[in-house]
Amino acid sequence: MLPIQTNHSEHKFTILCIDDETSNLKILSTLLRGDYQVIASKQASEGLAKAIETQPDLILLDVVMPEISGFELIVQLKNHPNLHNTPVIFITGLQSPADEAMGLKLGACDYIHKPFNASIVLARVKTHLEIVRQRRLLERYANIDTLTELPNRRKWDLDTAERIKVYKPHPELSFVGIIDIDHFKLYNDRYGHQKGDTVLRKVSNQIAQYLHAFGGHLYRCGGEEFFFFLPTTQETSIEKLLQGCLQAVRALALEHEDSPTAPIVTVSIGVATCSFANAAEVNSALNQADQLLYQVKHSTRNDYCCNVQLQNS
Ligand SMILES: Nc1nc2c(ncn2[C@@H]2O[C@H](COP(=O)(O)OP(=O)(O)OP(=O)(O)O)[C@@H](O)[C@H]2O)c(=O)[nH]1
Repeated sequence: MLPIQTNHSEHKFTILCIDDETSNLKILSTLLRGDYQVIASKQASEGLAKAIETQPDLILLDVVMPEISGFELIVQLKNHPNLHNTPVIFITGLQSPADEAMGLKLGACDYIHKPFNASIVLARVKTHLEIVRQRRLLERYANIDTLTELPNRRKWDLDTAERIKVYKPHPELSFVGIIDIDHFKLYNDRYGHQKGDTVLRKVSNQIAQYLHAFGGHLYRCGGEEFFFFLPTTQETSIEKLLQGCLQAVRALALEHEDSPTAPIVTVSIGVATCSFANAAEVNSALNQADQLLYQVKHSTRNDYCCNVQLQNS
């Protein structure tokens, strides 16, 4: 590995250059380092390892290299779960239309001939990084609930799919749960929707922060309904943890004079164990959590119900 540039500015895009010619790497680095963080590699296999390790924003890739060609390497890059979206620009002496077509067919976003023109390289790099920026922005907005700024239902589905993908049998189970604000219609009716929105933000952010401390994640999945994922809790029992969650909401002391449950805003929680073995298992766990939430809603509210005791008995 040849570290050409050492500016670690957080806001700079990172570009990985893979080329077996040191002189090419030096020219590219000099060209790019004013605006970008540049990482360089002289070997394809080392370049792949660097790509996996550093997750660059863009890769400039030579084609003719000893060991592994750029055409072979791009296939590996595109098959890697964390790199398949990373744009790759071929920068090569291979000039034939057939080679160029092959490079683009294999997934490169662009193809630049050597000897290259510096302004054209800079312009094309800039264009592709702008596309990266816009794609990330779109992904962000597609996955976030704008009122609470929490991940939304779509993100829940994506994360669930990811958890299923990395599933490994584990003696300890994780948990999925549903949290619902009590008598929220009455809150809106009494205080108005704008104050209702504020309560949604405060309560959900309080819970999200609380769960985060235990490795959990909260998602807004409906009006005043939130899903959560909680990994196996080693230090604290699930009961204690859920009690703490209810208490965290009560500690906000948000007035709710019309609530038959308490003079403050409270929540109810249904929780079920879940191993994330497959989608059917997650759906079944969510259904259980929903039924358990229903039980709480039809008894005291401001409480939780979990299937752990049932499983242990
Ligand atoms: N302010 C505000 N209210 C919302 C939002 N989304 C849903 N709601 C309100 O949430 C309320 C949900 O009412 P219900 O489903 O009857 O539930 P609830 O009144 O909380 O009753 P329980 O769940 O049985 O305790 C409705 O009045 C919706 O209008 C939102 O984004 N902002």
